[in-house]
Amino acid sequence: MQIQSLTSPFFHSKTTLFPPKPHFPSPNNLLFRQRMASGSGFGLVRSEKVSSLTVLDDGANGFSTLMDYAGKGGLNVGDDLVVLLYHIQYACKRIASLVASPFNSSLGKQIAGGNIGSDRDAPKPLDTVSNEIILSSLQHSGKVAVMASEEDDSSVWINADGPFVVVTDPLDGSRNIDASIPTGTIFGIYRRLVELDHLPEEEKALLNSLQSGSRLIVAGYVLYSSATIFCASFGSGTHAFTLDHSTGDFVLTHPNIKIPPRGQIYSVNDARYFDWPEGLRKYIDTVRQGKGKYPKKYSARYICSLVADFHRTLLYGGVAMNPRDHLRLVYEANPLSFLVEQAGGKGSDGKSRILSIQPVKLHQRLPLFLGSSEDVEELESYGDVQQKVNPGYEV
Ligand SMILES: O=P(O)(O)OC[C@H]1O[C@](O)(COP(=O)(O)O)[C@@H](O)[C@@H]1O
Repeated sequence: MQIQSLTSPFFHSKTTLFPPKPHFPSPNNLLFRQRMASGSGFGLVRSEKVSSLTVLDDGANGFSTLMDYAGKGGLNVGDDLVVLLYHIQYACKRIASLVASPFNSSLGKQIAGGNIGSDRDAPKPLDTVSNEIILSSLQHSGKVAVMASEEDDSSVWINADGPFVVVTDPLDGSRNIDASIPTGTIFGIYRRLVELDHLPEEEKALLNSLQSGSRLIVAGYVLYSSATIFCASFGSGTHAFTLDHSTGDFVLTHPNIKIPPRGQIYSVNDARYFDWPEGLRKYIDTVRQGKGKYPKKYSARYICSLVADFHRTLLYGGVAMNPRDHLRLVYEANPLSFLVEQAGGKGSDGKSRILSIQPVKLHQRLPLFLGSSEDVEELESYGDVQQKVNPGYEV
């Protein structure tokens, strides 16, 4: 397994971050599996001895880590996927370090020539750097055939033998960086479609990337906030791990997340109110007055950073939305819908289930509603909730 090194304009020499623990992955983590099966609440999950016959220590520190969870001591998702995950989480630790760096504004100037640009959709410098970090990690993993990134015009063909296809938004919400507001990486993993192997590279790269979200085998995001959280689903629940900066491990802190079936929070940029269709205005007006199916006044929360808004919604319930054609089906809507469904919630474009939509374009955009099942159903019942007016707002 390769250990990545960080080389950047602000590190004088090659600096290796977070060397892997020697006990990776753990073979003996029974308590971890029991807790996962029972869905026993939040909080740090610690391995311990539960009987004289069962030793549940996972090695050095007794906590279940992301790599334990994925590996033979946990879900045993297969060596190829474990290696790929290792490289993805490593890339995300590098990005976490970058977004928290005192030097990231000078890095921005260096790359952008001091001109951040007025086009809000133009890649920001740290998006570009994060994209490069992820691409390099996927290349080093040896397990990836194709990477499709929000930052690239087309999919990148990496390795004909790679069993997996990775789709990613390397750094969402990066316009918030200068104010230290949370950002995030989103990713999804599909199997390479071997039936396309005979096609020219460009064509098979594209078609592999346009798989429907229902074919995802793993989806996840990493939230860069007061804590760095790696949240993932392998198709059997949604689980979150918190970065322990002292060891470099992602430690299982939120096993088997269940989104409340009903929340009391809506999350939307409501400065767009006058561009919304009648149905959406009516829905928001109704729930904030406490006149919806749930007879309490809803609160509003909107960070304008998709991963952060989604993470809060997953934990507290309610609905996080962007009703205009802005967020991307392949890189954002599909992975987050997979995660919310695995937590018992729903992902919709206002009319249909996101995971059932067949992507036709790599950068396809759509309205997105994610959250508690009862809230999303109630919102959909208003019919007319997709914002068609999309003037390309300045901020
Ligand atoms: O301007 P709006 O409609 O509130 O959109 C905000 C959303 O756009 C994003 O910033 C993503 O947009 P970009 O892909 O252009 O960076 C999300 O993080 C956020 O949820």
